[in-house]
Amino acid sequence: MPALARLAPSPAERLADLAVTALVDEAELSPKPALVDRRGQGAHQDLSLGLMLTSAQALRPCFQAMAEAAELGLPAADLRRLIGRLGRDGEAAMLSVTGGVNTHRGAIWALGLLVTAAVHGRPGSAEALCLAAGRLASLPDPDAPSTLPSHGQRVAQRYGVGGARAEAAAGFPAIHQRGLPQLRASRQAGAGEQSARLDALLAIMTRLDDTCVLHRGGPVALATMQQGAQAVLDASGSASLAGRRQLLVLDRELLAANASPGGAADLLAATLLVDRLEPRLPGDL
Ligand SMILES: CC(C)(COP(=O)(O)OP(=O)(O)OC[C@H]1O[C@@H](n2cnc3c(N)ncnc32)[C@H](O)[C@@H]1O)[C@@H](O)C(=O)NCCC(=O)NCCS
Ligand SMILES: Nc1ncnc2c1ncn2[C@@H]1O[C@H](COP(=O)(O)OP(=O)(O)OP(=O)(O)O)[C@@H](O)[C@H]1O
Repeated sequence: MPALARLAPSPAERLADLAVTALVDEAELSPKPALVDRRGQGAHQDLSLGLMLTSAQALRPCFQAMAEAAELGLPAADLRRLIGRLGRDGEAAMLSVTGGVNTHRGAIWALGLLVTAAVHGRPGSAEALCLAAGRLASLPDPDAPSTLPSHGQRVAQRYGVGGARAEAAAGFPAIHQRGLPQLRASRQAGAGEQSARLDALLAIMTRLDDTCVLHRGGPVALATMQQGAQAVLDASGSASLAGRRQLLVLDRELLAANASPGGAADLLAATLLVDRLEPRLPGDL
C-alpha cells in the first residue's frame, strides 16, 4: 500500500473525529443555560469545561470501534449486542479519565447509535439516519447488566416520561424535527454560527422530557426549561437583544432550580454531528 494511502484516515476514524468535534463544539458553546460552558460549570459541582473536553477526546476510540463494528456487516441484532458492549467500555473509559464523574453518558448513547447507523444502515438523509439509529436502539441488548435503576429510569417511571431510551427508540425527533431545522433556519436568517447553535439547543429544550432536569428539579423545573426556551425563540432567538435577555433569565431560573438540561446538550451535540454528516450520506463517510 502506498505510504500516503496508509496515512489517510479510515472512514471509521473520520466518523470518530466528527463525533468528538461535535462534543467539543457543544461543550464550548456559550452562554448555555445552566450547562458547563466557557463561562463556568453552570449548575454542576463536579463538572468543568476542561473535564468535558478531556472526556470528549477519551471517547474517540469508542466511536471508532462502533463505526468499525458497523463495517462488519453483522445482522442488526448482533450489531446491537456488540455496540452495547462498546458503549459500556466507552463509559468505563470516560469514568477513568474523569475520576468517576459522569460527563458524557447520554452523549455516548446518542452519538454512538448515530455513528453506528451512519455506516450500517447506509441512510441517505438526516431523517433516515436518525430513524436507522432508532431501530438499533429499539433492539434488545442481551448483555446489559442488571444494575440499580439509574436517575433517568427512576424519574422516567415516577413522572411517566420516556427519557434517553425512548427518545432514541422514537428515531430522535429532537434532532430531525427540532434541532436540525432550527439550526438551519437560524443560519438562513443570518444568525452567526454560535447563535444558530444556541437556537438549536433551545428548540430541543422546548419539548424534551429531559430526565437530568426532572431528576434535579422535578416537573416545575422541566416546565421552566421548556417555556423559557420557547420565550427566547419567540423573542427572535439568541442573536437578538430581546432573545439574549430572555436567555439570561432562563439561565438564572435554571441555576436557581439547580437544574441543568444535560439531555438537551447531548442532543445538540448529536444535531451538530448529523448536520456535518448529512452531505456525506450515504456512504461517503
Ligand atoms: C440509555 C442510557 C443513556 C441510559 O439511560 P438512563 O436514562 O437509564 O440513564 P441516566 O439517568 O444515567 O441518563 C442518561 C443520560 O441521558 C441524557 N438524557 C436525559 N434525558 C434525555 C432525553 N429525554 N433524551 C435524550 N437524552 C436524554 C442525559 O445526558 C442523561 O444524563 C445509556 O447510558 C445506556 O443504557 N447505555 C448502555 C450501553 C449501550 O447500550 N450502548 C449502546 C451503544 S451506544
Ligand atoms: N455542557 C454540558 N454540561 C452539563 N452536562 C452535559 C453537557 N453536555 C452534555 N451533558 C450531559 O449531562 C449529563 C450529566 O448530567 P448530570 O450531572 O445531571 O447527571 P448525573 O451524574 O446522572 O446526575 P447528578 O450530577 O445530578 O447526580 C451527562 O450524561 C452528559 O452527557
